[in-house]
This record gives sequence, structure tokens and C-alpha cells, in this order.
Amino acid sequence: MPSRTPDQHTAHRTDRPAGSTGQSAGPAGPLERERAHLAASRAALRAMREDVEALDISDVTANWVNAEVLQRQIDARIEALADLSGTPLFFGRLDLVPDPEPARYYIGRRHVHDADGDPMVVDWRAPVSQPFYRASRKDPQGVGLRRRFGYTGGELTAYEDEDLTDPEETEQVSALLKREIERPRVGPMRDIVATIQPEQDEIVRTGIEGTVCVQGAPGTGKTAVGLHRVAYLLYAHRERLARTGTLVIGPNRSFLRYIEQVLPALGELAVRQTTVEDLVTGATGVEVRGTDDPEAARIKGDARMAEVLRRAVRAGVAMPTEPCVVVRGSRRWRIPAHELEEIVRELLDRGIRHGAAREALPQRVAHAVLTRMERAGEAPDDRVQDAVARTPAVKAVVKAVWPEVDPAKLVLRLLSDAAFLAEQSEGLLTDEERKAILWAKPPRGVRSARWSAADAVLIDEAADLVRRTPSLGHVVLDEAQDLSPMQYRAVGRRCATGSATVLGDLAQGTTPWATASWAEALSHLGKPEAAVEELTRGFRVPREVISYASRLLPHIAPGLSEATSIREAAGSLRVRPAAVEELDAAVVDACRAALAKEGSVGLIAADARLPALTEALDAAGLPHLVPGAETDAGTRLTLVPARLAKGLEYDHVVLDEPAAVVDGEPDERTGLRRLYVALTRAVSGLAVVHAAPLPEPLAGGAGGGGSA
Ligand SMILES: Nc1ncnc2c1ncn2[C@@H]1O[C@H](COP(=O)(O)OP(=O)(O)OP(=O)(O)O)[C@@H](O)[C@H]1O
Repeated sequence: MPSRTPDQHTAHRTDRPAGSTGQSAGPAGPLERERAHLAASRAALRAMREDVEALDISDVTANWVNAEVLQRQIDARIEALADLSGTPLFFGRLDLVPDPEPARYYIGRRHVHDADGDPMVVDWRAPVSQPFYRASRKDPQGVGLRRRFGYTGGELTAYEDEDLTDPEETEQVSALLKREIERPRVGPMRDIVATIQPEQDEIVRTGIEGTVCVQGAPGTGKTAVGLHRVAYLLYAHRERLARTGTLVIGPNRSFLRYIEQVLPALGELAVRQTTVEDLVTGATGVEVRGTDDPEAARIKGDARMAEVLRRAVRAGVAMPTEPCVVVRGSRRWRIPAHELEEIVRELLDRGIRHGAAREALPQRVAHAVLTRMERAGEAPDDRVQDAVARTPAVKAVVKAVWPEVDPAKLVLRLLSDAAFLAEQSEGLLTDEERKAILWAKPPRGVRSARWSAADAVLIDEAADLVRRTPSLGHVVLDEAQDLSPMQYRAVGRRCATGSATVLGDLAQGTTPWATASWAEALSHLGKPEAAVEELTRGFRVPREVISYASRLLPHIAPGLSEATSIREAAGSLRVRPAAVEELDAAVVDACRAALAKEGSVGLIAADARLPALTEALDAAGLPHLVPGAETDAGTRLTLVPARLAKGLEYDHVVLDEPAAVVDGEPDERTGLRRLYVALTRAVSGLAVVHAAPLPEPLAGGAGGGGSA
């Protein structure tokens, strides 16, 4: 039941600058009434929490196990009902067109109800909240008035109305929305529930059955959308996902640290967040201590390796050459080799997992024995079949014909036994490719092997050939463009019976095997039917900066169009040449200038430049952090290796020596893509400082930004 408003509300625009309280905010003014509703909602939330805290479960739980489970659920509920001081309880209000009575909903991060159970705040994920994000004058969706609230330090200080019933009134950019989006960045990533845009909301609320792939330019909100989609799905399908699980996969640990607080802020505390590498090492138990050269990594990540592994697993299966003779009492039952072979071939043809087939084989052989017994006039039952399956003769057949496969040992053999690899990759890999992936010095065993990240994925694939990997209910895969086909398969296994949200940008692919087309990636993931959506409206990067970075697009991703930007921020780009011997000092200057402003500062540089820059910053007395570490008012500067910049953002970015960033990569296209990533991390301003000539695509053309 929506809360009813006895006083018929009159829609009214304040249109005053966000943050101001305006003149209408007298004691009985609308702002005061909204504050009163906030206070009442807070009290109601407190009461909800106290109700749960007061629950006495001693009567209802028959044993201590139940009691413990119930207590855990209660504790989680109490935690979920906390009133977080920095997080406003509601951020919006919808007044529906009276039909027949007016109805009003306050939209917030969680559901709050009064003592009668009537809602005081509705969860943003509830169906009634959807028009808050999607309704427009063209399509009001039953909404008469949409109100957005502005907060300052937890205080409700402003509101802003849109009358959706008047199609004549022109759409205006909401000042509160703009203020929220343009708020300086300090700490880790924040949720965007108050300002999700219609095109983003469509993706967030896609049904759980559908896999969605989002291609989006830097800063279009892919990560934000993916995280809010998990929160939405958990709300809409709580029980199902509690059973099957959800997972968020990101490119590296510093990125995960950057995003880790978004879901908890939305009340979702149980979503696992990991990298592909941690996912497969966790599943296989191998430790990654080695690296591959790019060519070896490319081949190991190629989808052809899936077939090589499939063959290698099957290669262990030998055709029986001896009959199986089972002795029971005074009788001997003989299954000839050719009949055993038929059983083996039938199991192979069924394409079931190696381990499952190995478990089925003794029963099949026993069944053949039972058929003979029946033909001889006996009447054996299931227990006899089980007993036969356990006889030494049948066990010996299984051992000889269908040996157990240890996934890591199998991969170790493939990478160290040239003849074995040649046999299993016949017609799939070339001699050079085989040479590229064979270990020069084979390790002694699985434990001493210096496994690479790509090896761990191969072992994970082999493990799945032996035993099916359990599938989760939903997987969000961020920065997907960097995955190899074999990595896509590893992720695909984890959502084989669930769905996925695949997020990425082809222009930001910086691995040698980076995705060339989403259709191909989705087929490796096992979701070829997924819809590909495009986001082009940028929320991070100021217009001048994104158009500067977009000069690289024809060289790195010719098919993609330039993103737009909602940030005007004139003067946001500075390109500053420096003499070689003055480069470090110029970079330090640029950092100081950035630190003089509000917000976080990221100094992005090629790996090779890090020692010199660390020294220069230390000498200048500028404390700095590593990516992913939490910034605070004292230390707002992070020194970011270009290779870790992906997915992150800083209010002000100082980019050191673009040419060095390009040179740090094995080929020019990858180098320019790395540069594109680095150029698109800034929220408010970018200063490019260089001594070497700028890479050609940046140097050319007019409007290269102001010089400082
Ligand atoms: N609707 C929105 N309201 C407010 N802020 C938004 C909105 N959408 C995105 N943002 C903000 O814009 C910034 C960029 O979003 P996000 O990191 O999700 O983009 P991305 O597409 O993943 O970028 P990249 O490709 O660089 O990884 C973030 O600070 C995010 O909070």
C-alpha cells in the first residue's frame, strides 16, 4: 500500500540551486515537511531494528543447529537495518497521477515501513520505483511529479521537482543530478542509485534469464551498472540467488578494492568479488608463480587448447584388449574384449564428463554380466549388479581402460612431453606454436612447476572435463575485453546454468589476445544469444579530455564511435611539454597544482618511469599511495602504474610521458590502447606532461588542449 497523502499535493518547481534551502522552507514549508518525513522514517527504521533485536527464538527452535541458523539470519537482518549516518534514507519521491486517489512513494536504498506495515520508504529496486528512473514527459508512466532531494552532510537541504504532466514544459537537466554526478571523487567508488539514467536502468533491470553484454566507452557507467544489476537481481530473486550464488569478476585486486564498498552500501553483503586468476587458482589449488611470454600466453589462451585438452583427457582411455572374467560362486562369467570395447565406445560417444563415465563404467560391465546370468536362467537383482561392479576383475578393467585423470598432471605432461603434445594437438597447433608453449626445462612435478596464469586456466578446463564445474546463478564480468577465449570458457562454466552481465570496451583491450568482437567473446562464454547493448553517454571524463583521447580511436578500435560527455568543464585539459632534464620536476609541479584543488589525484606513468617518479615525489615531500589504497584528506595522491589504471578514476590525473606508456607495451596498438585507458581516468582535469614527442595520433590535429 502506498502512503496516502491527505493534503492534495500541488506540484511545484523550486528550480533553486541545489544545496540551497530556498525561501519556501519555512516551518510549515515543503522542505520542513520532507525533513519531518525523513525523521519519521528514521524512527520507523529504528523501530524495525528494535523489533528484530527483541526477537526471542528460544521457544521456536527445537535444537541448537536451528537456533544458530536462525540467529545468524537475525544478525544479518539487524545489520541490514542499520541506519548509516552518511547515507540518506531516501533520495527521491514519486507522486502518481491521482487515480482515483493520490499516491506517494519515497524512494530509497531500503524498504522502511511504519507500525501498520505501510511503506514510508520504498526500495529503489521495487517495481513501483522504476518510473523514478525511466518516466519522462513523453512517457510519464503514471507519474505526476518527480522530486529529487539534495543532502549536505546528511542533512536534507534541497529538493527539485519535475512536473511530468505538462508535455509543453521542456526537459531540463536536473541541477541536483548534475551536482551529484559532478561531486569530486575522493575515496572508493560510490553507488549511483539516486541518479541511474534511463538507458542504464534498462540494463540494471534486465530479467535474470538474460545475459547482457554492454559495450561502453570509458566512464559510461559499465561498472556501476554491473554492480547495481547484481543488487537488483538479488532483490528480485533473493532465494534463488542465495541458493545458486552470484559473483563479480574484475581485472585485478586494486580494482576490486576500489569497487568493494558499492554492494555493501546497497545492503548486499554476500557477493563474492574476485579476479579470473584467483577464481581458477582457488578452484584448482595451483599457485601462479611463473609468467608466459606474450606468444605462449596467446596460444595457451586460444580456444583450440580446449580441443587439445579434450583429446588429451580422452587419450588416457585405452580400448580393452583382454576379456573380463568375473567369478561368482562356482560360475565364471566372461565378457569378451570386443563387448567391453563397445561399452567404452558408447560412454565416449555420450560425451559425459571423464569422471562421471569412470563411475558409470563398472556398472555397465556388471550389467553385461547380469545379462548373461539372466540368459543362463538366474534372477539376479540390483544388489548383485552392485556386487559384480565391485569385484576385483571389474575394478581391474576400469583401472586399465579408464584411468583417473589428475588435471594438473595432465597439463604438466602436455607442456613437457613434446611427443604427447604433438599427438594431442595434431592438426590444431603448428610446430612453432607447440615449441612456444613447451617448457624448456620441464619441472619435476606439479608442486614444483612454475605455473603461469594461463596454465591455471588450462588446468581449470581439464578439471571441468573430469568433473563438471558448479554453475552460479549470475556472474558479472567487468573489463571483459581483456579475457582470452580460454578465460571466457572458465567464466562461462561458472554461469552455464545461470546468466551473466558482460561489461567491456573493445578500445581498452590491452592483452595480446584482447577481444576483437563481442559475438566471438560471447560464443566462447557459451552465451551466443546474449544481446549487446551500447552505452555512449560518459559520466566521468570531461568533454575536452574525451575528445582528445578519442583521437586514438581510429588507430585502436576503428569501428567504435566517440563517447559523449555530460561534463563541460572547460579548461580541463592541459598538455605541458618539458625538457628531458626537467620532466620529473614538471610532473611534481603538475601534481602540486592538482593537489591544490579538491578531490583525488592520480599520477599515471609507465612502469619504467615509476622509480624516478617515486624518488621525485619523495624528494618533493609529496606522500603518495598505491592504487586501491584508500585515500584520505591527508594523502590524496596515488602513483598509478599505467597497467593498473584500468577501471579506476581520479578527480585530477597527471599523465607522465605518454610515449613511455606506449613503449611499455609489446606492440603499438596495445601501447595506444594503454594510453587511451590512461587518458580517460580523469573526472575533473587531465594534465599531460611530456618530454618525448607525443605519440603521433595525439600530436596531430588542432585543439590539443591548453599549455601550462
Ligand atoms: N547515472 C550515473 N550517475 C552518477 N554517476 C554515474 C552514473 N553513471 C556513471 N557514473 C559515474 O561515472 C563514473 C564512471 O563509471 P564507471 O566506472 O562505471 O564507468 P565504466 O564504463 O566502467 O568506465 P571504464 O570503461 O573506464 O572502466 C563513476 O564514477 C560512476 O559512479
